[in-house]
Amino acid sequence: MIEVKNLCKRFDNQAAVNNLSFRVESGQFCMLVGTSGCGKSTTLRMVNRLIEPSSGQILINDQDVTSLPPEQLRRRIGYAIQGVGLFPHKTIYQNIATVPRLLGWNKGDINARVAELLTLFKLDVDTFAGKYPHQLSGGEQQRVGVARALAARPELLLMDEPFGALDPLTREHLQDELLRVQKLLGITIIMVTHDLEEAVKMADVIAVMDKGEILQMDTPEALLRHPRAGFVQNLVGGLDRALRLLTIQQVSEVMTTLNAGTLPPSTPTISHGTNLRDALSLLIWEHAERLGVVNDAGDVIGQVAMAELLQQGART
Ligand SMILES: Nc1ncnc2c1ncn2[C@@H]1O[C@H](COP(=O)(O)OP(=O)(O)OP(=O)(O)O)[C@@H](O)[C@H]1O
Repeated sequence: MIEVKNLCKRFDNQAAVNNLSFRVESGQFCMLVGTSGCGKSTTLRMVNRLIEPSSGQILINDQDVTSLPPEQLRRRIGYAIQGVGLFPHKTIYQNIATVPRLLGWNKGDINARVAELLTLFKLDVDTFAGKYPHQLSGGEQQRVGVARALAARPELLLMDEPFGALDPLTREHLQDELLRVQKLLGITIIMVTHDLEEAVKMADVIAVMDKGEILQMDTPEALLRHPRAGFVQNLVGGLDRALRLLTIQQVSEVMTTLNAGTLPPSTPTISHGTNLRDALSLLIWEHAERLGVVNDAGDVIGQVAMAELLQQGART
């Protein structure tokens, strides 16, 4: 659990972070969103002491981050940034092995961990371990950046716009992969993003910042349904809000259960893990009134109708 108490940072007497207090529970995915210059990166970098606070306190599992030397602290906290920051003259293997080596892991454990992480991020070990960063695509480099940040099994992962420079499709793949890996490892993540769609899709909790302060910290659904008047309301948008609400629910959560064989054969089908926004899109595209919902084996297990989807995105 991360607890930030009355955190302040001033640069040249200007407040970049102003009396910030928040808490992120273990295993939670927390997103910091807000406009440029509102203090997101400064907040993140105070957690791993790349920046020292002017005042206030940060506790990780009740331990004050200042009680450890910064280098030692950073070996316990993963950090992944936009543009990756891989070491150009080191192979992918050596990049991922950096912190485990510093921590004195034995060779066998390092080899196993590098292989495990590359596999986790769907990078073939034999193909990638010996390559250099410039031989990889941007998306592959970014995967390696996250794998490196996770190498020493940190209790906390800090990410600063890690997918900011990627094309939308690669970005979406990596978001899905990160979510899968996070669920698998149960790691706590604090991530900075400009992108509200990304925050809504990935976060358990979103902190909206403006001028060095948190204006609202809530679940994506609560934030979309009940944004505070003013800045937060403007940020989460007007009518877009309905579509964003649809992205945070899967068809399996709203479908009506059905026994196989009871839908007309011409009914279009959709996987149970699809979000409601994509389901709505398919309904419109197919000019259909309802969709069959299929499980991973392809069996029809339910149905969703247009009316149910519209209700989920409606103002409550
Ligand atoms: N080293 C520094 N020296 C002086 N001012 C700084 C320094 N680092 C950040 N600032 C200022 O602090 C404020 C917050 O910066 P920060 O990088 O935390 O914002 P941000 O929300 O992460 O922005 P962005 O989304 O553009 O990265 C800005 O006004 C910035 O100019």
